Amino acid sequence: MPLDPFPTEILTTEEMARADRLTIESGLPGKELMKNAAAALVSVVTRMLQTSSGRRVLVLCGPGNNGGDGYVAARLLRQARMKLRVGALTPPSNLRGDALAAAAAWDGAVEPAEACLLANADIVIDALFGTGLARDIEGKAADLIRRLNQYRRESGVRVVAVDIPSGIDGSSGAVRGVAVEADATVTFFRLKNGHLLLPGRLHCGELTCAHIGIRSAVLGEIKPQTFVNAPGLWRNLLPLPRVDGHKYSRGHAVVVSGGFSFTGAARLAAQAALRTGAGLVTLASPRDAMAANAPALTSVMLREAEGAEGLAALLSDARKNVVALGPGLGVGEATRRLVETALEPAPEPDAKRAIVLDADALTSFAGELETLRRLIAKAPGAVVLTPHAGEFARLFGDAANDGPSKLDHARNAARLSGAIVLFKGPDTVVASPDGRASILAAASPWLATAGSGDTLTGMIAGLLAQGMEPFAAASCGAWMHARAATLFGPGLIADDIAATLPAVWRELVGCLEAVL
Ligand SMILES: NC(=O)C1=CN([C@@H]2O[C@H](COP(=O)(O)OP(=O)(O)OC[C@H]3O[C@@H](n4cnc5c(N)ncnc54)[C@H](OP(=O)(O)O)[C@@H]3O)[C@@H](O)[C@H]2O)[C@@H](O)CC1
Ligand SMILES: Nc1ncnc2c1ncn2[C@@H]1O[C@H](COP(=O)(O)OP(=O)(O)O)[C@@H](O)[C@H]1O
Ligand SMILES: [K+]
Repeated sequence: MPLDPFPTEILTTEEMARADRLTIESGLPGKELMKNAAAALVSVVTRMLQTSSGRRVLVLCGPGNNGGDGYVAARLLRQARMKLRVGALTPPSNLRGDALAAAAAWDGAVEPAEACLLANADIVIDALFGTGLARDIEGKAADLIRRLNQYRRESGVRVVAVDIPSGIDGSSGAVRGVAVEADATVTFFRLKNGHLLLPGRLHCGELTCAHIGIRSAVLGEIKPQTFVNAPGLWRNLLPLPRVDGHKYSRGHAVVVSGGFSFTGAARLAAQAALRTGAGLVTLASPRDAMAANAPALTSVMLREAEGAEGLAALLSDARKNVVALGPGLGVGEATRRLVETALEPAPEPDAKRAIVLDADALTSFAGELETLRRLIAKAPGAVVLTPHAGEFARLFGDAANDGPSKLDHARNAARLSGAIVLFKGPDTVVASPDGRASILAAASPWLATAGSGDTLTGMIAGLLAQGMEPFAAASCGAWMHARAATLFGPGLIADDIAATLPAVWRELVGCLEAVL
């Protein structure tokens, strides 16, 4: 899998419809787009059939242009000497526009889809509904999809979805009633939100994004604000050590340790900050935890910092340009005071300090979003919040729940808090108060292990320490974190993530050299 498997921008279904419209207005007819879409689908189907001896394809066509793609693909596949059957949800004569023309050009038999025998197919093409899905699927279409999913599970028949698995909402990733479970999905021009947001992503199987003749220039008018979180989004902003640099020019991150029995989380974060490239990392330790921290640290420095006053004293050195806190701190007043201190304006007016708040630093403000927002508003630099779903719910309650998707919720949270919000999970979303958002395209389930989030906190701190633009730093941190887990793979524990970062850097720097 290449590091940048997809174009950077992600569209809503409305934005995609606009891209179609602008393209058609500029002179490329819809039927050409449909032909190109079907050709892209056919090349994926043909490749899949090469690995089996079968040549039997069943195309299930719906009532709109998604169905139209299906009819064109049926014709192309038959020309390629596949054995074709077509099942239709709606009589072909009821279709409209390009889809009607596509159906009319299919001169083979058409069976009613609901009565279609699913057996005797090596591949089923799902061309029922695409980006025009407008409501929950019910009735005979829902029964057909349930039957298809069950048959796929039992028989192992492979299902290829045209544009998006039918039943997945392209803008939110939600299942609208019921949705096809596909082995592969071929989409067009740009990914839609629903390809990456859960549960949509789980329905897509292997995802391909094909060029169908829509020019990237249309994006200048559409101005998408959502992006695939992959190197293409932030590669140009990646901090690299300079030949004439020194450790202070790579920034100095401070990570705040918990008490005697809770020190591991902060050490994971501190180690990760160093591995991500911070020039120096200091672990700020309460007095009672010094004896636990000291023997466990080598390249990370250790300083005693008792409570909020101790932290304030440590941060009075303006070279310390990032502070990360939350992991292992405990929930309550003491942690709230630490957060207040971290968010206090820097001692020198020009000094900047970025802040990463995670775990207990967030939960300590449960139900007190307004208090945290006011602190963030006067902070000496960018603030990044990194909640998992539980922390997100505790901090934002219902306030951020407007809209159907995790993307909406993360965007609301960023706007409400004034911070960059990294909403964790397999479909990690990073949202900026300015409206930009990224969705992680390639997560690793091996990350579901204790302490992996603490490591991510440190990684973002490490990138911020080097002056990386904050939205890019949060996105890049999430990507590198997932990439390290993918490279390490089975058996991963949190300690392995930082240890695998050199391999991730090598891939990124290698691809930078290729770009330069
Ligand atoms: N435009 C272009 O240039 C290109 C488009 N392309 C292709 O077109 C697809 C988009 O086509 P589309 O807009 O026609 O929508 P599509 O997904 O086929 O469904 C709409 C139909 O479904 C119906 N319907 C909706 N929800 C329903 C439900 N729950 N239950 C039952 N019915 C429901 C709805 O009916 P209505 O809401 O009007 O009652 C309407 O009849 C896109 O995904 C891509 O594959 C490519 O060829 C490239 C060029
Ligand atoms: N199933 C999964 N697939 C991909 N990433 C996951 C999965 N489960 C968890 N993660 C990632 O692992 C990290 C866990 O963070 P968190 O829940 O804060 O753990 P901890 O508190 O133990 O450090 C997050 O970056 C999250 O996105
Ligand atoms: K489909």
